[in-house]
Amino acid sequence: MDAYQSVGIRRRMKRFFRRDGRALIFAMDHGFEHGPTDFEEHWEHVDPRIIMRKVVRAGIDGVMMLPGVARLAVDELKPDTGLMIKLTSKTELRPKDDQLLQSQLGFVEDAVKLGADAIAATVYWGSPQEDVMMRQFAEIASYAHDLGFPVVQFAYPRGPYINERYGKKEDYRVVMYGARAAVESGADMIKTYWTGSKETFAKVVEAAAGVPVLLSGGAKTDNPVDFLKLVWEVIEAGGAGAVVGRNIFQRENPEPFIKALLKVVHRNEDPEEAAKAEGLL
Ligand SMILES: O=C(COP(=O)(O)O)[C@@H](O)[C@H](O)[C@H](O)COP(=O)(O)O
Repeated sequence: MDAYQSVGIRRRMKRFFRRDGRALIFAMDHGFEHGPTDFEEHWEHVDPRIIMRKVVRAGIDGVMMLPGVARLAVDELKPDTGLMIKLTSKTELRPKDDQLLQSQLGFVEDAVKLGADAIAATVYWGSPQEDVMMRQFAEIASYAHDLGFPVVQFAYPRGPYINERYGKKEDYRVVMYGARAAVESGADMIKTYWTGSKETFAKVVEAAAGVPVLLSGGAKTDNPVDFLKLVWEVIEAGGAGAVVGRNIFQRENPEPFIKALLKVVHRNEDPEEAAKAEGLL
């Protein structure tokens, strides 16, 4: 017989992943992590209730937020929208070198009180502060698992040594290393960078050995089809979907874009066809 916690973890994973094992998740931690200027292109989206209403209406599978934003916006979610609460972050107000550390800003209990379905924390692998984030992740994961909650690791290689050794943090060898480190440290889902090609991202997926790998969206592309193409490659590479922020909330009308993304993620639809069907082309 399974332990109660294992059942809880399996059930909660299903709140994000459909039967195809894929998910499209909306990210909104930018007001803290990048600052409110990220919302300037479409300022009404600085209010999490407004953008959350739109993404839920478009059919998003899950959302990711810090605890305080969740408190403002969870009433906009459907009962079956997966809620991922992230417990670590950093501001861009810190001195540059100190931005290589994500600090804990909330506790597993807070996520439980908010009705979370998964708990997330970042590790900047290779950072001079790696040890602090490893311990932070271990504490969060151990307690969350005890309570039956899946844990998501934002596994981001980052820091001067990464640049020196690999040239850039998106080199597939180091992204793959971060994903593997996430698996070995007990993550149930991984969110990481795009490596630049389907072939290299497939290596990251393989290194994760069955733990779902989600793309971390990145900066908004001017042409929406370019981002749809990128996500299509992630899916073709065996990725489990994407966690997307700016490509959604920096668009004036995010709903058709989300619908097109859902077609790519869940139906492997051709990006241009999906864009046409949603009136984006
Ligand atoms: O990981 C994050 C930021 O990463 P960053 O330090 O900007 O590389 C999260 O704050 C975002 O939620 C995540 O990047 C997804 O949002 P977008 O990148 O799609 O905007």
